[in-house]
Amino acid sequence: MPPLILAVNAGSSSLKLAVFRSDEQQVSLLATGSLSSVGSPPAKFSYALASSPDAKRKSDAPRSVQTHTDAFEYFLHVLFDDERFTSEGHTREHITHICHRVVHGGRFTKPVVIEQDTYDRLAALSDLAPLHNNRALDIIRSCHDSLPNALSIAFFDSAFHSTLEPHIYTYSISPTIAKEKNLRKYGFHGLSYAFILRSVSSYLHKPLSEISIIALHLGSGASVCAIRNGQSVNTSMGLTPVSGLPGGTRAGDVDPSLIFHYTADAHNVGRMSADATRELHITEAEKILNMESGWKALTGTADFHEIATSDKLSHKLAFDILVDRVCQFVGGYFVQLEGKIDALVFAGGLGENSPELRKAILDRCACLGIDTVDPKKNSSAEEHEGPVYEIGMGGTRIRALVCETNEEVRVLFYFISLLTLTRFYSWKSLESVF
Ligand SMILES: Nc1ncnc2c1ncn2[C@@H]1O[C@H](COP(=O)(O)OP(=O)(O)O)[C@@H](O)[C@H]1O
Ligand SMILES: CC(=O)OP(=O)(O)O
Ligand SMILES: [Mg+2]
Repeated sequence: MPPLILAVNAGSSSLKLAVFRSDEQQVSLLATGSLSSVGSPPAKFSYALASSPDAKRKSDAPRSVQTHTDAFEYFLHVLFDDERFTSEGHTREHITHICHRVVHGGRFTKPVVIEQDTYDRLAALSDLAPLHNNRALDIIRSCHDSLPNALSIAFFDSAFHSTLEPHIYTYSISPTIAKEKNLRKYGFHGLSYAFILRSVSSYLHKPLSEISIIALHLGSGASVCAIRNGQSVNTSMGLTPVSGLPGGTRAGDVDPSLIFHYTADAHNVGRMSADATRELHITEAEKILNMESGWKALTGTADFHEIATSDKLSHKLAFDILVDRVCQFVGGYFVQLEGKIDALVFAGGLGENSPELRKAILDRCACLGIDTVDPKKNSSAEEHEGPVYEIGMGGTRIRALVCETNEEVRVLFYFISLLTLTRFYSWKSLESVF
């Protein structure tokens, strides 16, 4: 029986999973699963077998699924309880490799196999991605306990931005303290940007090393990336994923002093939050900026579809704030890239699903010579092969594109190339699993 490879993407509020089978000459997708609203039960569960994509199952997960680790165990339970899957002879023991998206890699710029020392080094970084790293590490620990034969490998979001230059990643603070505490811009969503880059390169029939784009990963965590000739040259997230654009529950950029004025008792912001546990080290200030802000704080809902389509003043304000902040980054990065870009690319839950948001951003960016929106293409994507499609009128050099990003597939592709098996597994064979 061929081995199974699992790709695990622990986002701030979601867990996305993909199961692949590695045959001799190619890799094939067997199943996908996703749980959203993890942490506010019931999590929304969606699950499909590649052999019957039309029979996609959507349901509420049991209320006992409260954490990312619960969500991971629940997915495995559903998968190995599914006769359509097990009747092909698959068992848990066939899982040989588990590829984990880990948001903050600190100084790691290449994937690492998880052993005790790498685990400890990643655990030490957890405070720098308070909504992410510990959740991924908890899942890694659970894999170690319940799938002891499988090797866990960490792939880092931050690694894609290892090409940033010093004047981009350095904060204007004491260099001694910055060095001692590794205080610098890292940037995240790198696995998504690597997927977007590769997909746009294939769509435009242009070598990856000649692709220059501004990419927008707009999900419940949202960021912008300037890519010049296939390399990240700037990105909006920083030391942690809270900076840059606002997110579902994240503040994005604020005056750094704001936090001291936010609470009546300024001394309290630095103490540990009541939610802090052995796993989740989070101060009151981080909790406010990461979990009690963003468009949910402005409107009462994290559902951006509701925000984008409502007439309520609070919803309109949250929408306009996001458009404004995105356009500020697009303008800045356009100058940094000297206007030499192939496309503005939308991705992530909002970027892929909100025509209202895409139109508002493209309307504002028309002055840069970026393609204007084609209302028909923007509101209902035409049948398209592969993950990229056009939403512009086609009147200018700089295209307006959407990319259905997939961090799980990116991680898998990276894994295969790591094993230097690329000569066996062509990129073509992966395109079938998009
Ligand atoms: N049709 C839609 N219109 C606008 N926003 C949407 C739509 N569908 C999903 N979203 C938003 O996408 C976000 C989730 O995006 P996703 O990239 O999956 O997030 P993450 O990986 O950060 O958890 C949610 O905030 C949700 O409201
Ligand atoms: C880095 C980050 O914010 O990730 P996500 O959007 O998946 O929460
Ligand atoms: Mg995500």
